[in-house]
Amino acid sequence: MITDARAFQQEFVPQELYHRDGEIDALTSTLQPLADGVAGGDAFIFGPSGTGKTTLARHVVELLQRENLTLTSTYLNAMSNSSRADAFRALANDAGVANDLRRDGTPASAFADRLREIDGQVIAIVDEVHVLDDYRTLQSLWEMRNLTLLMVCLDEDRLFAEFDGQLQSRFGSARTIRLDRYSIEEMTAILRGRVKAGLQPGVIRDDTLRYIADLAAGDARRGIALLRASVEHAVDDERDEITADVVEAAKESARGAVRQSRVRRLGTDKRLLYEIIRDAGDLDGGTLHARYEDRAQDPVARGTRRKYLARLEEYDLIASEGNGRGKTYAYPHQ
Ligand SMILES: Nc1ncnc2c1ncn2[C@@H]1O[C@H](COP(=O)(O)OP(=O)(O)OP(=O)(O)O)[C@@H](O)[C@H]1O
Repeated sequence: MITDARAFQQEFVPQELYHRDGEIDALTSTLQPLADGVAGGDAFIFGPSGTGKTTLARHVVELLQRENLTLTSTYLNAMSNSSRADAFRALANDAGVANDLRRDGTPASAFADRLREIDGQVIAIVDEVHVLDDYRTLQSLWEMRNLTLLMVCLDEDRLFAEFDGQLQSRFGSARTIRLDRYSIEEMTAILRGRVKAGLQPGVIRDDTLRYIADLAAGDARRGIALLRASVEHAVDDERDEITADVVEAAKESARGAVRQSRVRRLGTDKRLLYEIIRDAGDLDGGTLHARYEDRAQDPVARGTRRKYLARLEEYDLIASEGNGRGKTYAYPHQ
């Protein structure tokens, strides 16, 4: 049944980015100066989960790198590294300019210096930018003359509401690309691409793909996870066709897989908060903070913790009820 299992991994780089031609053109033209060795305009990509923001960013950077040998690219996911020190370290490491620096004990400024000293232009993708502990990290990156920022985020209005006046004016004129959820037709095309790359012909009919596309509700991450779980179910049951009832049976494991892919990205403190809530099932805020302080090696401030908790909730990893001192947290059973 399967000809290439990689086609069902979220990390699989699709040969073609479906239905994003206009966005690819817009972003490429903003960043085009980089291909000629000059700084490009900073840009944002906004849109709900699974609309292809990260894939679009990486795709366009790859196109530019084909045109310019000296363009360095680097990637940061703030869900994994959100403090200023972690962000600089992750960016310098990903650019390949800090391999000789020790993780512990090296100041953030040393990693920042390495980024500044890169010869030629640098394009930095900062993913899930709203999760950064402190937006002054963006300010410092903006001040690096050799670095162009490509920032990825769920919600434009909320991000700008959180920026101070200086950042609002810095980034107010940055190019903004807004992605919408995929329609059923568009999602079916994305899934068809994966099927073509990974399955023998005739294993899944187009109406079943449309059914998956419908269930995915415009989120390609969900659609691909459901396709993959359906393939796994069919293989386990020794079926030679993936039918709607196989898809139906795969729904729950697909949801679990999406959740797991998000949990894998969590940095140390976010993961600790998540695990405390998951293990407890539900608990009040006071107990949560006490357990966190007990277990964290280097606890982050309460305000930062509250920000992390809000982000975990935004991605449906946890749920909460109430406000202030009466707030309780729960692990959502879906
Ligand atoms: N237009 C597309 N064509 C082909 N594959 C796509 C397309 N859009 C998204 N995908 C695939 O869907 C999955 C999710 O995409 P991606 O991670 O880029 O979404 P996102 O908007 O950044 O999501 P999140 O906000 O949840 O991180 C990836 O496996 C990606 O390859």
